[in-house]
Amino acid sequence: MTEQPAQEFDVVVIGAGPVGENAADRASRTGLSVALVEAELVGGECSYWACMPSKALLRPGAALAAAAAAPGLAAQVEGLHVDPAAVLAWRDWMTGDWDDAGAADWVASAGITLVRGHGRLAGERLVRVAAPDDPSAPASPGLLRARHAVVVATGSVPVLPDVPGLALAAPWGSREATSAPSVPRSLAVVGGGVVACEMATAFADLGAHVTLLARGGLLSGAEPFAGQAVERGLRELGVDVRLGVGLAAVERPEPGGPVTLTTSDGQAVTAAELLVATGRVPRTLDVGAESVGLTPGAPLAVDDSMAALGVAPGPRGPWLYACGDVTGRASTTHQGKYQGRVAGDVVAARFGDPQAAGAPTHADAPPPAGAAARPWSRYAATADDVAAPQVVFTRPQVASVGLTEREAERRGLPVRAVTYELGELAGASVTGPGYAGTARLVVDAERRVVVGATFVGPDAGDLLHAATIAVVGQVPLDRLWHAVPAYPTLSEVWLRLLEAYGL
Ligand SMILES: Cc1cc2nc3c(=O)[nH]c(=O)nc-3n(C[C@H](O)[C@H](O)[C@H](O)COP(=O)(O)OP(=O)(O)OC[C@H]3O[C@@H](n4cnc5c(N)ncnc54)[C@H](O)[C@@H]3O)c2cc1C
Ligand SMILES: NC(=O)c1ccc[n+]([C@@H]2O[C@H](COP(=O)([O-])OP(=O)(O)OC[C@H]3O[C@@H](n4cnc5c(N)ncnc54)[C@H](O)[C@@H]3O)[C@@H](O)[C@H]2O)c1
Repeated sequence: MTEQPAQEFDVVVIGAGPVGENAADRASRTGLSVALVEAELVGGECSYWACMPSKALLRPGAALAAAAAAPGLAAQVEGLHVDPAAVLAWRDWMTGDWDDAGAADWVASAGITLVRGHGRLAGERLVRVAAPDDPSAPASPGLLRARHAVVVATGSVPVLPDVPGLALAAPWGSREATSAPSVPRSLAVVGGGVVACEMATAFADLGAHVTLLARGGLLSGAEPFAGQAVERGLRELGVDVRLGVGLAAVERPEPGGPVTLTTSDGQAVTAAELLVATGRVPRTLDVGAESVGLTPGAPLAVDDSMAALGVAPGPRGPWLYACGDVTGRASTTHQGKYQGRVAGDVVAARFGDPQAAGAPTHADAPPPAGAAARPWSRYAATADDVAAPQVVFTRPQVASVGLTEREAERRGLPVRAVTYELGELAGASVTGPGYAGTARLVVDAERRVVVGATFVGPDAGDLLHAATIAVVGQVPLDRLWHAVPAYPTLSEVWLRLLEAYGL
């Protein structure tokens, strides 16, 4: 006999990370009933093991460095270090001590039904929820049916390379690093990406002796000067940075004892703990992808309206949507939330009541079923491909949006890049002596619009949103000329870059 669904909702969202929360919220604003299924903590990786704790660990060291660079303060703060116990306590507070009661309250207040348990697709518009491990949790509702749509927002998981001895050596992933109860005396970090660079900075600030091993350079997806500046910054912090070095073997003879890494060039590195930060993959291994004809383990490919590709439509058009890390399109919280808003708005427009109280007001008509969403409309995540911003919270910060010069060339654009040293700005000199940083604009020389920008330097993240607006708005350089930066601020770099371009 066919199993009957225990409950029906208009929309079922699997995964209550920042992205799933946004998709659920947008969909529910047009009167649709929404279930949000969460296997662990409402708020997801970002709130408890990623963005928030990592930034809590990084901020005190950045503040101390800013004070040390300020005239009149340098002598006062010389020799000072961050207080590890206080920083870890601040981190605990930022994560709410890994308690999601506040986030769950928000879900309820938004009129969304929180369903605790592990969700798996079980065929068209069906989601089977397995009870959480927690014995105090209510019994699992079993099978949920979505009348209209299912949104998958299950995030990503870290990758552990296949290196002899590594899995048995109890390595840290980003979760263990960001939730560490104490600071190890020494930490080996494997990887040259965002997590490796940020966590090497944080643990060096906290007093660990850090060795970073990267098989290539640092932040290899960014403009080359970004990784080079971060490398210098890490070395100044005392991090032993070894580039072009792979991992050949790992050994931790005694549980809880030191771990020894053998590198590809035969060196031995011994540390109290080992953090492996070698990338993440979309979390689709255990979401029932096979029940709808998709491949477990592969990213959930979507079109710009966040509708899943390769899935047979339901009676009223596409029914399966995905957003956030699980799609492989972007791997930052803000870009995933943008996708979540698109998915939620598409579902709301297709199935909800546009007159409902709280329904979003905007001019875009939803695309007819079967037609692609118009680029830059509310129903297309157009910015993913051309204007995704990111700030890496290292010292110096690396802030970027859109295309690097290399990527723009690879796409065959008629590229012209201009570069300017931030330290030459009056706005930099007033922060104190020795401000160092670099900015680059990548311009489509035919259309005369900015297609990419990178800023590297202290507080460079604050320069980023103007660049994001320029790229998204495709603002012609001759019009950007009229966006006059205030004096003396770092934003004056915009004027200097335009002058360098020839304006
Ligand atoms: C160390 C670190 C630092 C970072 N710092 C930043 C930063 O500063 N800024 C930034 O923008 N990005 C940062 N990121 C990236 C950011 O964390 C992710 O892009 C973001 O969390 C993605 O959100 P998401 O909702 O797609 O996935 P997640 O946050 O991973 O949420 C997915 C949710 O789905 C749940 N789930 C998974 N499978 C199931 C299932 N089958 N059933 C029910 N529930 C399920 C999970 O328990 C989780 O709660 C960082 C990442 C790391 C690792
Ligand atoms: N501030 C932020 O926005 C922020 C902070 C942290 C993480 N994140 C996101 O989280 C995602 C994951 O970060 P990440 O640093 O783990 O991944 P990443 O893709 O940024 O970097 C992975 C690194 O590991 C290296 N690597 C891969 N396989 C390896 C192997 N077998 N041996 C040795 N090295 C290997 C790569 O060369 C690269 O240097 C990123 O895509 C990032 O967008 C964002």
